[in-house]
Amino acid sequence: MTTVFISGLGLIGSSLARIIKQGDTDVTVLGADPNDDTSQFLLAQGVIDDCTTFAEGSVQADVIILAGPVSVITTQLAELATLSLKSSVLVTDVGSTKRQVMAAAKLVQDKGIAFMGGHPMAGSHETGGRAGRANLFDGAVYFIVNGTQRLEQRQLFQRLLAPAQLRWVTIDADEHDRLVSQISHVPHVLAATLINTAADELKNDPVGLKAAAGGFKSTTRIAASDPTMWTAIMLSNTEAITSQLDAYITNLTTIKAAIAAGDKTTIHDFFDQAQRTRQHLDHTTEEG
Ligand SMILES: NC(=O)C1=CN([C@@H]2O[C@H](COP(=O)(O)OP(=O)(O)OC[C@H]3O[C@@H](n4cnc5c(N)ncnc54)[C@H](O)[C@@H]3O)[C@@H](O)[C@H]2O)C=CC1
Ligand SMILES: O=C(O)C(=O)Cc1ccc(O)cc1
Repeated sequence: MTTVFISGLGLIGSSLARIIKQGDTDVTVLGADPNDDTSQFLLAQGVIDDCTTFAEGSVQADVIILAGPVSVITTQLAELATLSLKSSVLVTDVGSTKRQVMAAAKLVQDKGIAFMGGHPMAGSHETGGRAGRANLFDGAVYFIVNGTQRLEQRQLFQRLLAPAQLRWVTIDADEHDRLVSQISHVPHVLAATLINTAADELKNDPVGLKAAAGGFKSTTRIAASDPTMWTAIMLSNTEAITSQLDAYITNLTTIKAAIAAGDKTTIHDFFDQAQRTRQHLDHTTEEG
């Protein structure tokens, strides 16, 4: 019998619980979340076997999954270091950034507790435990940042999530944060900027944003995400995000100058390069 404790029963924590419950029936899933409505809903649905407190769930667990915002994960790692956990426990997290989390994990690792960083590369703009789904991560990349976990602990974790058929990718924390900044964090800033700028510019227009077609909606879908979660991400990956935003400012300045100058070749090349790269992305996604 394996006991898994999930702290944070939102979109990601509750989806992991649903996946684990789909697999091995010999697993007890305990959950804790300050939102009692979510916890009771998941209990009634059989997604978790019991609601508990952070300390109680942690001391009973063979696997602890920290699934709150990144700022909560780092605080909880400090708290775990003060508890009497099972000596064989694996502590892992799902946070969108890894450098700060791995640094905070040193506190538990120094106590001889195994920690392994994690990050599923799938999700949604939706939030909360009711929005979770067992198929949310199907076939997605799941980043692992090696900590002090033993091979059998990593294998146990991977077995628990086997129903999702994840693509496990081991990566260094610095490389992870630079990469996800480029493909997730900076795009998030841009999507929010698109919405905020367009809404501001159109505030006196009687039709305004309501006239937007699918392109605007699909480009900005993620701007509907939870601001608390994204604030924690921005504050924990500041260096990569700010330096990569500089490249966007440079590129926008270049294309702005080309449009202003009527430079047809530069404008065409700009869109041609984007079209070829984007078409290739769809192609590799379909194969992958
Ligand atoms: N939303 C997404 O698509 C993805 C999010 N992530 C990461 O997963 C983590 C969770 O994100 P979501 O599930 O989307 O957010 P969410 O907002 O749906 O869920 C977060 C949950 O944490 C709970 N929480 C807050 N403080 C807590 C505390 N002190 N103790 C226990 N629970 C607490 C909240 O009540 C909420 O239920 C974040 O670190 C995020 O960066 C990773 C991959 C994808
Ligand atoms: O909604 C989407 O398409 C996402 O890209 C969700 C997402 C949000 C945060 C992550 O760290 C990973 C994935």
